[in-house]
Amino acid sequence: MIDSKPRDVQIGSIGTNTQVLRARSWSRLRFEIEYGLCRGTTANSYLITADKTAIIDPPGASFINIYLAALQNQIHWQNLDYVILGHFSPNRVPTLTALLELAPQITFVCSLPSANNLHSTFPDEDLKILIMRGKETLDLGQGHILKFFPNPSPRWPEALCTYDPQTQILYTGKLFAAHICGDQIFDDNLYSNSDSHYQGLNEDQKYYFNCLMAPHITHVEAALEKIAHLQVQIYGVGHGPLIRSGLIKLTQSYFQWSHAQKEREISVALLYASAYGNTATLAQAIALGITKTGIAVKSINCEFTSPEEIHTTVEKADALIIGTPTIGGHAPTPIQTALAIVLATSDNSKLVGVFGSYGWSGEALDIVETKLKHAGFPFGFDTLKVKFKPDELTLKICEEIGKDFGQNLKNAKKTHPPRKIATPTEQAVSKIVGSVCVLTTKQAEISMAILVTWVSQATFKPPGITVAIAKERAIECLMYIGGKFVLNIFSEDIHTDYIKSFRRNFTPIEEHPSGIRTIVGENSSPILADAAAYLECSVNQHLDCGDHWVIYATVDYGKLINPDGVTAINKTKTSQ
Ligand SMILES: Cc1cc2nc3c(=O)[nH]c(=O)nc-3n(C[C@H](O)[C@H](O)[C@H](O)COP(=O)(O)O)c2cc1C
Repeated sequence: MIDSKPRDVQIGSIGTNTQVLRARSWSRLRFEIEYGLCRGTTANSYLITADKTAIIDPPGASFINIYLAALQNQIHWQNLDYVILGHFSPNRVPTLTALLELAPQITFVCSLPSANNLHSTFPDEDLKILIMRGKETLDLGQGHILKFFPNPSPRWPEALCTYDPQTQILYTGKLFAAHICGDQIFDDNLYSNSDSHYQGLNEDQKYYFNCLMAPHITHVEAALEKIAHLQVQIYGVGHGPLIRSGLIKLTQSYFQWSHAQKEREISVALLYASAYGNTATLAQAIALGITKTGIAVKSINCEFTSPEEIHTTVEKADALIIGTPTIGGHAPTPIQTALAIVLATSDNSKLVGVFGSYGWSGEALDIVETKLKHAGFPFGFDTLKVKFKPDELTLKICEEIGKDFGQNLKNAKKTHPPRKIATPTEQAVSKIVGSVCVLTTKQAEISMAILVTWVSQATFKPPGITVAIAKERAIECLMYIGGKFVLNIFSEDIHTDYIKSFRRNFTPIEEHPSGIRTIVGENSSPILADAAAYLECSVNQHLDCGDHWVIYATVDYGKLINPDGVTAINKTKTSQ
């Protein structure tokens, strides 16, 4: 049973002079919502031993002994030159303290906010710190000239990505990570798509994105932009398997998921501050609940956000939620500033909510709630007060509060939006109604076609379709994610002989009767010139359904060739 395995540190070579040390917890590590799939996690640390020796991201206190023992087997403490911090959190302080005792000569390499954290954590130490602002490099010798990319977000203002051109490994920290524990160091073959219950690593990555990235989309996009020009072979992520085979797909997914968040028409601004992380944990769970209702959340950690940005976000948002701890009987100053902005700028018809962690009296929550009530704002939920650190049940309640809030907001906004003109793709997709279609694709330079009748529209955003293909007929390019094909949709007036010629298994188009004209689609698959509409598709998922594969594909582009054509419908009779 997975829970019975003890924590350990798995070590593996991942490139020239480079090793990963994966501190593994097979059971849920903490009660934060990001661990909600309960598949364990790994805290990945990296070791580069060139002329100089550096470690990246030593793990938190719960792994301290096993990690230091594992590291000691790889290096002599006196040879450890640098400790690179991709992010800083209080639970890593005991590990840093231990490292400073074992290797007092170390230099920390980190962003400016991390440097500030280090100084306030070790006020009596004369720390050696190299601050990386984005332009500096660190030469470890033997080609390992490290570059750094500060990647701040409200949750991790101190985040820093590291790139090693020698190994083409990008150490991404939180970006592209997932909480899942396993024996495989890399992601190869972990993207299962044939099992309908468990979607493989994709599911963990998407869940992690929804929990931690979706509320900070602008920061995610800024990070993606910063790293876009790099030649990367491996994402050295902070948690879960290292990304190698799924690197391009995951990067595309991050763009798509971010884009989808921005496309959401209704948005909530979640303004919070959190001195010790408890209110931040609540914020994350509420944000996840709201995200699940299809509403965009913009999380703002008021401590690290300018009043101008808070002002803009508050103005744009359809609803506002404020999260505050109580410190010395008050809300922290950044929350007082944010509240003043809300009261000054926002129209009081916006739905609001208040939450926060407190110790004994929770005055800040009463203050914020009273001010908003006096200003006439309607409340989407009763003020949520949580004593100190939230437990698992509380986080579930937070998620439910988020869902209810999102649903209420949607109901409140249910007006009839102006009719939008359908895009060419939407017009083409709208032609699918139990249609008679011919699926065309290109395999090893040969253009193939087959008649398909079980086709239906499956999703609007993104536009997507399902096609059922008998298992014995499925060909390779339909069976891998990203495989390309064209779905040709016909109108009623198409001659039955034409359609009949596609009835057999996938056959090369040249073997069909002459007179079949094709043009080459953007995705290289042939388009039948006699079609009434066509859709250029990419395979996204497979469902193993008895004697058929049901293939879910997203539509990359579609076009209506004959706008007046009435779609030909499959009228096959059931034989007795
Ligand atoms: C310096 C300090 C002052 C605090 N003052 C109060 C207080 O006046 N009233 C109260 O209910 N809790 C008080 N607390 C408890 C915090 O509100 C509590 O630890 C809370 O979980 C902090 O939330 P955070 O992790 O989001 O910062 C105080 C805590 C500290 C460390």
